[in-house]
Amino acid sequence: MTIVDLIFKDAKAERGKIFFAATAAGLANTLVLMLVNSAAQAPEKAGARAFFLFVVFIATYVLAARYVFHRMTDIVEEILYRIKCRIVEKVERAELSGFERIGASEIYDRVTENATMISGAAGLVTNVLQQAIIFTFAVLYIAWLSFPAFALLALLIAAGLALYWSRSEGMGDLLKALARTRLTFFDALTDLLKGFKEVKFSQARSSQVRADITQSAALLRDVSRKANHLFDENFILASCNLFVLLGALAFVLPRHMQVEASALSKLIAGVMFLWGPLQGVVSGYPAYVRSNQAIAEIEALERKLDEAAGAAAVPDEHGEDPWKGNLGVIEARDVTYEYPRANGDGAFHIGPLNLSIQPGEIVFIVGGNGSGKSTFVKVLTGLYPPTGGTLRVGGVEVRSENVAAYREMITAIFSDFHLFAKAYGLIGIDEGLVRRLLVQMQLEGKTSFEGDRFTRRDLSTGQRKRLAMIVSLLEDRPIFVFDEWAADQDPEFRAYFYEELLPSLKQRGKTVIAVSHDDRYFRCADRVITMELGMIRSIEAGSSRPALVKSMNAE
Ligand SMILES: Nc1ncnc2c1ncn2[C@@H]1O[C@H](COP(=O)(O)OP(=O)(O)OP(=O)(O)O)[C@@H](O)[C@H]1O
Repeated sequence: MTIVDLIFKDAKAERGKIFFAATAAGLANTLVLMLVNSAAQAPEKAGARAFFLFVVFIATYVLAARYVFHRMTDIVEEILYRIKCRIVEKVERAELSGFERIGASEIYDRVTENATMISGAAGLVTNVLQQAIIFTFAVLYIAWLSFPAFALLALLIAAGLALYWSRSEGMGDLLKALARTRLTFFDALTDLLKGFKEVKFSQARSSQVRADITQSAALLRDVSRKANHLFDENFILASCNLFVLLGALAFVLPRHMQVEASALSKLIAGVMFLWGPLQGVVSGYPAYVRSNQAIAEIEALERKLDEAAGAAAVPDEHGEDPWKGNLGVIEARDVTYEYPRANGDGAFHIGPLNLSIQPGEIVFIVGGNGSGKSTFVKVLTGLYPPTGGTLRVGGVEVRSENVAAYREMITAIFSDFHLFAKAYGLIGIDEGLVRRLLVQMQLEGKTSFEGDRFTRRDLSTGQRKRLAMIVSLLEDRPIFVFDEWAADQDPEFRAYFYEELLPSLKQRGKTVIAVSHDDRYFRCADRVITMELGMIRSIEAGSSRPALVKSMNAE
């Protein structure tokens, strides 16, 4: 879809009005020029009537042009607003695996860079529309002055356009390459910003990171330069087209037909009229092509997000909720999950896994690095849909239609957790309770809760995790999931987590699934599930530690 299609579709009934106003503005513009031209040819006739018309044409131009420009800007901004809202909604609906496949860079780029490009193009596209109308009127004026001159003009314009299109053919590919290069640059820059501290410690790393960023910036410069050169050359080509026309009128036409000097000078003035509109059209064309490309990229992102969407990733009135907050046994039956393959590398997979977790049970998932603990937890919490087998909760299979309702029963702190700027989802919470939890987590004086947010989030890693724990406790859902929560806590808090917090959650009937490496606290679990190479190696009782069942892939 082009930007013109998009605007036309959105303008609906106003289309005719906009087109009429653009035509009025173009006509008024042409009439001003024609009036000035004839006044210059015959100054004795340029009286009060001509001046009155001059003022009327200018007033018409101002009113009509203002309407067209403002409405087009409003329409484009409204379209962009809706695109942004739609993308945010689609990101929300996307499943984690699809979101991970797309990556944040592409979403940032499309929502910011491409939207800015389209926004900037609104005025230029309006100008192209108006200038094209003025151009048409100016050509008609020339036809009225002399038909042979018009025929010559039509021929040259047709030849110019054919050349212009043939030269613009590679433009689409070039702009696609530009978008790809922008993502590479963005990724490289993000690497530097995220690895800021690591870069500070190594001159070699710093210069290599810089070299990579410089390389992608150079690539961006080269592709952008190539595209702009092509646009510039097309602009020069269009100007040359007019020079050729002026030359044909001045040197060729008088040799082949009888033309009066005054008619010839009017014709030349008429052709000069074309100059402004032609420049407007040709210089606005790159913005038109770029915005079309930007729209195509946004559409491609939306398609990817649609593919990544679950049936009910955001619970709404149509989403199923078979549990209504009542948790039953969580049962994984022959569950498998496989990551998508990337760059020919083998994809990690877990399972088939069999496990039942009773309501109110504390289960630790343990095992070496990369054994698949976090992956299994993501499947158990409905973040990754199993690629095989079934996940049942209270006897009901977790499917895309009801997974959102299942997730509403879970509060989770993953190892790469995020603290939101506002306490989203907790707005209106009892502030006294928050204050008590801040004291309990020894965060009083470090941060406080005011209105809808915690005043400070720039705390130490352990403190940030304690703040995330406060959010989790405030959410107070039937299932608590902790992915190595205690890893960054001091011994005192680590003991508090395992020996006080988890038992108190159990006492309140909560189910706890915790990924842990703290083997001295394994006794605090009801059961300890050990994973190895994506499989369950053993399931043991936590407190006594004798093997309840010791079998591969089974309870
Ligand atoms: N988003 C992803 N895309 C593709 N593969 C992934 C992704 N996340 C993890 N993996 C792969 O899955 C494997 C298991 O990762 P996982 O995070 O589940 O391990 P873990 O047992 O939690 O490890 P750790 O103790 O180090 O946290 C890793 O070896 C990694 O290669």
